Amino acid sequence: MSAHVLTLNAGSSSLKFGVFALAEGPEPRAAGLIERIGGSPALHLRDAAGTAIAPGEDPAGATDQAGAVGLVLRLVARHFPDGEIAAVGHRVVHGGPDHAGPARLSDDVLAGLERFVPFAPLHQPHNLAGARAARAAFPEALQVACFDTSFHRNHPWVNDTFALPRRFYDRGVRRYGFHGLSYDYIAGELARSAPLLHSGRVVVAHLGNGASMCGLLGGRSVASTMGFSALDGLPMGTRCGQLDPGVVLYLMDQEGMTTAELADLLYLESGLKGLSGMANDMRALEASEAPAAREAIDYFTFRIRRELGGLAAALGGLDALVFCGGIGENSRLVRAEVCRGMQWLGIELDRARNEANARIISADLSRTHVMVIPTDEEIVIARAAAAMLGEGAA
Ligand SMILES: Nc1ncnc2c1ncn2[C@@H]1O[C@H](COP(=O)(O)OP(=O)(O)O)[C@@H](O)[C@H]1O
Ligand SMILES: CC(=O)OP(=O)(O)O
Ligand SMILES: [Mg+2]
Repeated sequence: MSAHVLTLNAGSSSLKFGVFALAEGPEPRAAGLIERIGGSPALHLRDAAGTAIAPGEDPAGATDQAGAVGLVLRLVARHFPDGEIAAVGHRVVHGGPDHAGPARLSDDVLAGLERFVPFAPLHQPHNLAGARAARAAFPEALQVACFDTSFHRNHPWVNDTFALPRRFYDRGVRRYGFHGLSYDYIAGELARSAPLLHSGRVVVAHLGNGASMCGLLGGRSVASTMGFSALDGLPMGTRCGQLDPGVVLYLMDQEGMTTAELADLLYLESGLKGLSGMANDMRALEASEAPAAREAIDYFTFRIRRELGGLAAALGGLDALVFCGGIGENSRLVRAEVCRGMQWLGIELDRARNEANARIISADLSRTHVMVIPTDEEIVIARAAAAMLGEGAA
């Protein structure tokens, strides 16, 4: 039996998972994705060389995150019968004000994280349910939580607070920021492959079904478009993004909407889906001829351009813009639209490089580098779990 780490990463529309061998530590053995959970789920499983593995499981049962976690646990048992799962690393979206790094998922820690379910209803319940299911399936394994919020914990105060009376900050009403595992990975990739850029002013646009942007100075997060919950900032697949709080008051007062109805509206019925009236999936919007689909993309890219200007101001300029996430890594249209008219920020896109999904998509003479870096939240989780196993063994 060789020791392995299993990683579970529940997003709002997907469950990503990875199996890593610990011996050369950690080395990917397999990567999987169940996507379109809640719609028509699809399962992809690849070995370390990127070759598709026939999973031999019908993903139709993965209609929700619980079904998807069950499917992953069956796949791991089938494809890695010789692999001992020594640790399971979980992406947990909300760590609140206290978790500035990964944590061992004890009963106490799990109970504490339940408090943040209302702050991240699309993710936190699934993250914690995944943790419970993995504990039952692998009772001997170390369970480790890796938080989206940890990477942002050192924001300067002006980017950490809202202009509410101070007592609310003390009660945890803060701008936390999310997608921190992804930003951590990108910062590490920049440090490895482009140290000069890493030491400078970088905006990372993580554009997936959930979407946010992060300003990095010397590889550390100083500002993010997401705040208290994963609702703020950019419009997303089904989430509204930045919204005047007066709209919420109006909907409660004048339209009599309840909290549950509002949560449904803002988390599940808005964003690209609400604007287009058809879909939250960028591929479907790009393929559509409907004017509303195009308008939804226009709103999405316009808000990214606005936030890019704002984050560049927070950083005092811009040396690089990095795209990642399902949309950022794949949508040539979105990247081209985001960079359109951004010459004032030193951005000159190279059309052919953008079409080719190249790693550097800016023109040679562009003052600001524009890059596409496929993100890898799983390896960040696997490394944290491996490090914690190592500490336990020491
Ligand atoms: N080839 C593609 N072109 C455009 N958009 C794509 C492409 N592949 C994936 N996407 C989009 O990426 C989004 C999902 O991103 P992902 O980061 O996997 O989501 P999650 O937030 O659930 O982790 C969807 O909107 C999907 O349409
Ligand atoms: C925080 C968040 O929005 O995550 P995801 O993009 O995986 O839905
Ligand atoms: Mg994601």
